[in-house]
Amino acid sequence: MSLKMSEVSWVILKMIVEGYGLSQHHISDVENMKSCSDLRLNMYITDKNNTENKYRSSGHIDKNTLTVLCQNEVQDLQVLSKTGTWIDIVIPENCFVVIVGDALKAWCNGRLHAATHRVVMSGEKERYTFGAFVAPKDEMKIEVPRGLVDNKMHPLRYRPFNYREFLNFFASTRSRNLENALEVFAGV
Ligand SMILES: O=C(O)CCC(=O)C(=O)O
Ligand SMILES: [Fe+2]
Repeated sequence: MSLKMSEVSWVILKMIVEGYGLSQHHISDVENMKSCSDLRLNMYITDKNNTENKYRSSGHIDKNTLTVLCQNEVQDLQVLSKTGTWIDIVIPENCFVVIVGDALKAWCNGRLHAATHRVVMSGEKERYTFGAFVAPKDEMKIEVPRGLVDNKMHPLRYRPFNYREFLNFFASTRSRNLENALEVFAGV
């Protein structure tokens, strides 16, 4: 499974380079964007004696490049729409959900949206997810390719930055609850 998830993330990253018509040397950029990956199994349970207060994770934006998730049949993932409404995500059986993180959003000059998401348990059955958290190496410099910047529709949105410094910034107590950590840290 993890091999398939890694293949999915690689195909998506190459499609981004090709889809935006970037020159082939940017393939090595996106290769670096996936050079550090973690796998994690998550289990969410509800307290059957306390049906009023079901489990709810806090809404967050992933900081990495991409998150590829598969789940059991319990559909409890939500994303926040741009108008501020939480939307239930229905993941068909045998499918993955792919979530864009801040590192990829920054690299592609904000052209891909890093959605705020959360888990809200609605029933009593446990939810399991298995996730591949695809990330750059800490020392990677994330820099928008010139081909993704123009003066009209797509002016430069993010200065070049070091991924580790961004993580440190996010982890600092001052910024921990910032929803727009990327904009504050690297926005121009
Ligand atoms: O398990 C899920 O459905 C979401 C997990 C998640 O958002 C995360 O680990 O960042
Ligand atoms: Fe997440």
